[in-house]
Amino acid sequence: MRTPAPDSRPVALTIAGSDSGGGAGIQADLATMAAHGVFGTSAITAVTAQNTRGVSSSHVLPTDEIDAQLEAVTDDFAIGAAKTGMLATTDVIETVAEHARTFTFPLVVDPVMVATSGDRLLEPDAERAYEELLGRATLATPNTDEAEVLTDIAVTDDESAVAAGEAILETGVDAVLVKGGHLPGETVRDILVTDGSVRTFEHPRVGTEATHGSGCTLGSAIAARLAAGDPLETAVEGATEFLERAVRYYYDVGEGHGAVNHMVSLRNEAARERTAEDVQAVVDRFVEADVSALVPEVGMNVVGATPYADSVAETAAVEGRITRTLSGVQPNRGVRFGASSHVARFLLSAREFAPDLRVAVNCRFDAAVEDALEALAWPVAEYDRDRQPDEIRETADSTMGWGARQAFADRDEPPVAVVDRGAVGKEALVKLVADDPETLADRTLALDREVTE
Ligand SMILES: Cc1ncc(COP(=O)(O)O)c(N)n1
Repeated sequence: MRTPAPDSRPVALTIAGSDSGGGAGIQADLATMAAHGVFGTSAITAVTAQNTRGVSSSHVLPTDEIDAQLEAVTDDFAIGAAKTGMLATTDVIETVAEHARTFTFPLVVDPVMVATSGDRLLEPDAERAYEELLGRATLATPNTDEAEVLTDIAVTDDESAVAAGEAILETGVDAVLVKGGHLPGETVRDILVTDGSVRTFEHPRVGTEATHGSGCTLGSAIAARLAAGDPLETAVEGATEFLERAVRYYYDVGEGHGAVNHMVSLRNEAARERTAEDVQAVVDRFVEADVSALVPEVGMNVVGATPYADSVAETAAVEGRITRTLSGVQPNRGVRFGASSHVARFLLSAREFAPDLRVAVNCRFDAAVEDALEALAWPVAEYDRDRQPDEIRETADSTMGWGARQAFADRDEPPVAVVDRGAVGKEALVKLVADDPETLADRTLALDREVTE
């Protein structure tokens, strides 16, 4: 017999509808909770026949059945937080509100009214029934349309969002997050209104319509974080970041717009070790082949990004870079996450335009390397530091972002090498990029052979 090794986790509860299409509703909620390391329980309010194109049918469960599910779950588990999604009718809202009276844990209410597809998920006359439920909740997460229905305030900007949030606070809810995703603009602004304070969470807008499930995912991420013990503001901040990534790396499923990727953060975490091993494998090949001819004065670094990396902390590189020694090239220290700044920022910026890129290396650039690149006939791009606007020149961070934009934006064929001819006090370099470590190593060794032959 094997000894059991129980895994103890915070427990969260979702009270929502089933989405047969898997992107929203209960399915999104449980996936999001699992991605947060939280055990998810559920009370299903309605069963929808739905896919990425829309809702074709919906069946609301008898309130007795919803009651029974809530009894079963709250009677047994130590629930840390709950969230509501599609509640469909006044009866269901009242049933849930009755239970919420006895909840000893935080409750997040996402007042779901209309699906992204435009289909109604709530009877029109049930809109007013939310008041009592909200009075027993910790947080409400209306989008601008829902906030307007609940308050009769047209939400078009920060000021009206705060006014609507304050009006919703009158129900007795502790806090209101007015989600700005439906408002136009390059930046999405979600505004958290509590009694006496307003805090804005900003994210760059992702150019996709695959936002099916975004509201459900955000509400569940907040509930999961509350269940794990986060204070409210921390939970909201973490959840909006979680959602930003889930939208950027959406699931391209179905014929419609696709769905948010509830698992992306978990997959990204799980890929860290593999990513570090990939970088190490490239470094090993460089040491074995002795690529001394390509090591710049500043040192060489090999950087690997996790598949959904958005920050330097999610890129692995050689600590202390790779340098030339009398006996060939040597990494100074081991491979660590966050060990590179310049090459990592360049790779992350390039991934804004070519998201499949995973690895990069910086090499020496001089006339011999230039000739070698020409002989190899690779697509090569170049950016000229002298042409960058002054305000960007101030920080190395934005120089890398600006350079990557020059090299990768609006191109049919993405370059495999990007030349930076340097400037006073800045060594000229060429950065090689690839989708996988083998290709990067192959290209670098090909360039090295071309230079040394
Ligand atoms: C069962 C169910 N619950 C909620 C939503 C809202 O999600 P979205 O607005 O992203 O379509 C949905 N479509 N289906």
